[in-house]
Amino acid sequence: MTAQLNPRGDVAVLVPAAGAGVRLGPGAPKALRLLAGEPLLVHAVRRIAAAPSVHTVVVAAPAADVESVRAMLAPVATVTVVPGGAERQASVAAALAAVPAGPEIVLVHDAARALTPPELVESVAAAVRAGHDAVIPVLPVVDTVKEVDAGERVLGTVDRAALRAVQTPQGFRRSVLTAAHEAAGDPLTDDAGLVEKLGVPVDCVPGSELALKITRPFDLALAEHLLATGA
Ligand SMILES: Nc1ccn([C@@H]2O[C@H](COP(=O)(O)OP(=O)(O)OP(=O)(O)O)[C@@H](O)[C@H]2O)c(=O)n1
Ligand SMILES: C[C@](O)(CO)[C@H](O)COP(=O)(O)O
Repeated sequence: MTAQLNPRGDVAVLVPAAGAGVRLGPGAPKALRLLAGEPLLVHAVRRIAAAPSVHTVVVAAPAADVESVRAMLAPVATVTVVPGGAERQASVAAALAAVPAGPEIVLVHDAARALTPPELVESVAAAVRAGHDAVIPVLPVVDTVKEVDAGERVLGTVDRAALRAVQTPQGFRRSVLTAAHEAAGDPLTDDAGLVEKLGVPVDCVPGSELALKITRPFDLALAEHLLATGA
């Protein structure tokens, strides 16, 4: 059944889904690869659409797959699909340009984080609604971290107490994300990085283990296991 988005919601979610998935190995674009029989993108959009604040979803799909992605997502939720770009940043910019007037909170969420629970979408949106201009979900770094040189010789041990592993959805006041993309130079790996360059504070909320990014084959196997055990 097609999920109904909230016409009174205040949140637009941009879903960059145009990446190749090189680190996952040969195959279809990553967002279209199957997890428990369904594309990663379907899992991701289903969970986004289940978040009560969500008014609009815009997916940036691989340019060659825009029509098939539209057809694939039609039974899942009412979404807008646009062609993505060569870099994640360009895909996000293309999706941002397609957000209609209305939502003043914009979240950017990787299709590759396919098992992200709706509760995390809501908690990031709530933090923006509460007054933060930019909000990212984070987890503590659990391993000891070393800095090394080009020859893999250890230069030192980094104080991990001050480090965080960053996830999506990342949430922004719409005007802030728009200004960050207008000012963007060389591509960065996340949108909060663009906002940092504007000098706007970025705040953290607790992330979720379920929001892992499916990057390598091990991650896909882990996601299969998590789904099989109830995620
Ligand atoms: N040109 C791009 C590159 C990435 N993405 C999206 O950005 C998210 C995070 O990127 P990542 O997981 O690094 O995906 P890929 O770029 O596909 O991975 P790889 O570097 O292994 O090719 C993914 O949902 C991916 O589809 C995108 O929309 N457009
Ligand atoms: C946005 C992101 O998911 C935050 O962890 C990440 O930066 C995406 O891209 P990456 O190329 O895998 O770092």
